[in-house]
Parts: sequence; C-alpha cells; structure tokens
Amino acid sequence: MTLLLDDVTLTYPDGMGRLTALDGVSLDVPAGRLTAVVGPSGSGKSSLLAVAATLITPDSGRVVVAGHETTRLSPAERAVLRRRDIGIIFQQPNLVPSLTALEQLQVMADLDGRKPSAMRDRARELLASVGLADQAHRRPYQLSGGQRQRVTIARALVNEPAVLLVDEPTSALDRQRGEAVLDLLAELTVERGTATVLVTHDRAHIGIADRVTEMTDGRLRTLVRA
Ligand SMILES: Nc1ncnc2c1ncn2[C@@H]1O[C@H](COP(=O)(O)OP(=O)(O)OP(=O)(O)O)[C@@H](O)[C@H]1O
Repeated sequence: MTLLLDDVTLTYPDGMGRLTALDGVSLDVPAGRLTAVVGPSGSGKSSLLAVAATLITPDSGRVVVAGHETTRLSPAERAVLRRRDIGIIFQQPNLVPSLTALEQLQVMADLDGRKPSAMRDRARELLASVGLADQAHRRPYQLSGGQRQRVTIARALVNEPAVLLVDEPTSALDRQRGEAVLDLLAELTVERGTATVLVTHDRAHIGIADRVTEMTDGRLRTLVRA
C-alpha cells in the first residue's frame, strides 16, 4: 500500500480534557487509486489529511507512506518524506504572487536539490498535462481561479510524490471549473500512479473516486468500493 493508516487515533487538548478528532481510523490507498472522504464539518476530515501528510503525529496507530513508517521518523526525516513523497493541494491556491507558473514548480524542485535543467523540462511537461502549456510565464494575477488551482496541482506533482492529498480543491471555483479540476485529478491519479485522497463536502464529486468513505465524529467507514 502506498498510503496506509492503521487504527489511528488523534486527540486535541480541549479545556480540561481531550477532544477525539480521529477515533481508530484505518485507510489504505494503493498507487493509481483515488479515495474520497466525505463528512460533515468538524467530523475530522482535515485532521485525517494532516496525519496522512505527517504534519501531525497521531496519539496512536500507524501511518505508512511509500513504505516508510512515519511515526518512527525524526521531524527532519518526516520533512524530507513530505517533500519527496507527498503532494498536498489546499482549498485555496496558495501560489507565490511574484513567480510565474513555471517558477512555482521550479522552486519546489530546487528545494529538493534537483538538477535545474532536467526540472525545467519536467515542470513544462507537467504544466502541459494540466492544460497550461501556453500560460507558463504568467503570474498568479494573470491567471483565472481554475488555472491557478491547476498550477497548484502541477506543483504538487513536480517531485513525483507517491501520495497526493487534496482538501476541497474546488471550493474557490464555479461548478464547471470545479468539475474540470476534479476530472483532471482523477486522470493524473491514474497517469502518475499516485495514491490520492480527496476530501470533499460535496457528494456530487464522489463519482470520480474508486472508493468513497465517510467520516462521522472521527470514525471512518467505507460507503462505496469500486
Ligand atoms: N488544533 C486543534 N485544536 C483543538 N481542536 C481541533 C483542532 N483542529 C481541529 N479541532 C477539532 O477537531 C475536530 C475535527 O476537526 P477537523 O478540522 O478535522 O474537521 P473537518 O471535518 O475537516 O471540518 P471542516 O469540514 O469544517 O473543515 C473538530 O471538532 C475541531 O473543532
């Protein structure tokens, strides 16, 4: 399994006690498959993504990313794992205002110490695969909301992550643009072989998923498995 959560429990401090955000959550996502997570506000969806992204360490349970048991890694090792093996896409496209689309991707590759010339080709190829070949030299303010979100998708994929974590990627987009972004994610999951987790509150989006799970009060259950 490329992403595995095994009996994961996460609590947050809450007044005098603790609030249970994830309650014995298990999830496995193989390469090239997309799992959707639906559920009401406050049910634990973002906490699930944060744990899968190794941004938060759970109280108990195992989180395995691309064969690495993440809870056994040091913070520095987790940072390297995040950069190399995990792509994260947030609700709002968080691009650097002064950089062109191409530079947004190159910065990520530079951080990982990859060879600039090889990465330029890869960045161009990725921009083309998200339909932005002609927009490579535009800055965020010169792009539409949908195009900006496509840049963040390409950027998340630039280091060829094994795992792609996506949090409500269409919340800033109209319906048509939102659907196009979701179709693109489904396509790239297969093409790039990522284990993709898509958090969405909109059940209209779950058609693109291989598996649909529902989070309720920190518990995850599978609704539909392809
Ligand atoms: N840093 C934190 N400290 C304390 N409690 C938190 C923290 N982050 C989240 N929570 C609580 O944990 C529970 C799960 O929150 P989470 O953000 O994971 O839910 P969600 O399903 O993503 O919600 P939404 O759809 O509104 O984004 C909620 O009760 C929330 O209030």
